[in-house]
Amino acid sequence: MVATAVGERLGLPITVVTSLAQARVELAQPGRYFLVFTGLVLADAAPDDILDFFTGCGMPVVVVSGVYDESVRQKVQARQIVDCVLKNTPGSIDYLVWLAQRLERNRRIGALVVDDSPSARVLAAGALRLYGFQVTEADSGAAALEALALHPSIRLVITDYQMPGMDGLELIRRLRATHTRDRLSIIGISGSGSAPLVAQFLKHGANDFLHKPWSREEFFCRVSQNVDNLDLIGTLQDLATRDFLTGLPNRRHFFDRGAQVYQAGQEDGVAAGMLDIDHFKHINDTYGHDAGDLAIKAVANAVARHVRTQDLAARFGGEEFVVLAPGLQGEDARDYFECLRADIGAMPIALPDGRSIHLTVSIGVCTSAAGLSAMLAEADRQLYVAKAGGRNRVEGSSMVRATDREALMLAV
Ligand SMILES: Nc1nc2c(ncn2[C@@H]2O[C@H](COP(=O)(O)OP(=O)(O)OP(=O)(O)O)[C@@H](O)[C@H]2O)c(=O)[nH]1
Repeated sequence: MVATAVGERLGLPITVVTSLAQARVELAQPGRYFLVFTGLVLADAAPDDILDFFTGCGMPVVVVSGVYDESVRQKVQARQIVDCVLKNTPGSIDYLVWLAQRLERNRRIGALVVDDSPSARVLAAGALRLYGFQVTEADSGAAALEALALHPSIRLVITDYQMPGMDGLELIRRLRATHTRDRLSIIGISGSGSAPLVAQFLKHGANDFLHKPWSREEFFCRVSQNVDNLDLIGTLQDLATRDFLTGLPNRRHFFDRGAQVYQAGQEDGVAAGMLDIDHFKHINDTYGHDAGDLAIKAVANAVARHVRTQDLAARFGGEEFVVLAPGLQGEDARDYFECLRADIGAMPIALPDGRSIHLTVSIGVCTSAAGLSAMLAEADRQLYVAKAGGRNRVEGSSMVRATDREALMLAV
């Protein structure tokens, strides 16, 4: 049941073994597994041997047991085990699915532990490693700020209060100046735990607080809840800013970010391209709406592959896309969009029934206008010219190289 639920709901490949001997064979393949769920009853090993073997494999271990009495509790507490889940209790399968997902995602999350006490730091860092995080340690506020600048994957900070040089509150205040709550979760930690200190932590921008000494269970719950919230915010942001069909930024996101990209390109020029699939209604009418959706996705993928990191691309609506490319003007802009047009025209789009279709796009380009709206309006007008001129072409205004313009002026 566990294998089916985790496999189906998370799409993770799972291997089921029924003896420690089989587990040994499987785990001999380095890097193949990231998580172990184990029972305590196997034909060829006693519970202690099972736990000792798996906890020595360097990956998170979750015990799924039919019994959770005092003797089991002591065995689990004495070892580096993420959790012990009672089988056959309501919600245990859902909890295991959540746990597997959380531990899988943790592998891509950086966590930073800030504490001047080496023993406290090692304890918290060890617990975070047990839950699969990529852990960085810092022994002062200054070292923490450096670590954050160096490792953009850090999304969780656990900080002590009393530290020489910069205390935990000051560190949080500085962190919040650059890292908002939707990007970074901060948990304060202190032995004092007085009500005013907890409030101070929260007011300075901490998301949560842990009293020292903490229990591993509470530590894991609070850490998980905080990273779950970050994931949730990320999902909501994606829903609000990404186009559902193609995963490209949507029109709203384009206008949110577009002004910034336009400004960034003011010195070296900026090109706006409006791209529209040719005779798209015909594709829908001939092959069906689902094939039309596949075609839109294929064009979106081609656009995503073509753009550079500094560019901004979006699905503008229906079968229309927009690309804002800073630093491009004249012939460079023409080459850039011409190459995109040619790529799309040469790209076969495989349909589920085995057929393959080709399509073309028309692109209108503007490389000079006062303001983003004016650029888009001109690119749109050029798109109309491209359609009227026979489609499958790039039309643009101001797409002459700066050097060519100079030559022209000299001749005049
Ligand atoms: N499958 C699918 N079709 C869509 C989607 N959005 C818009 N359309 C269809 O896209 C078609 C757009 O057709 P038109 O604007 O008439 O233009 P066209 O056929 O592409 O022809 P030209 O632009 O003149 O080359 C319409 O039939 C819309 O219903 C979508 O998300 N999926």
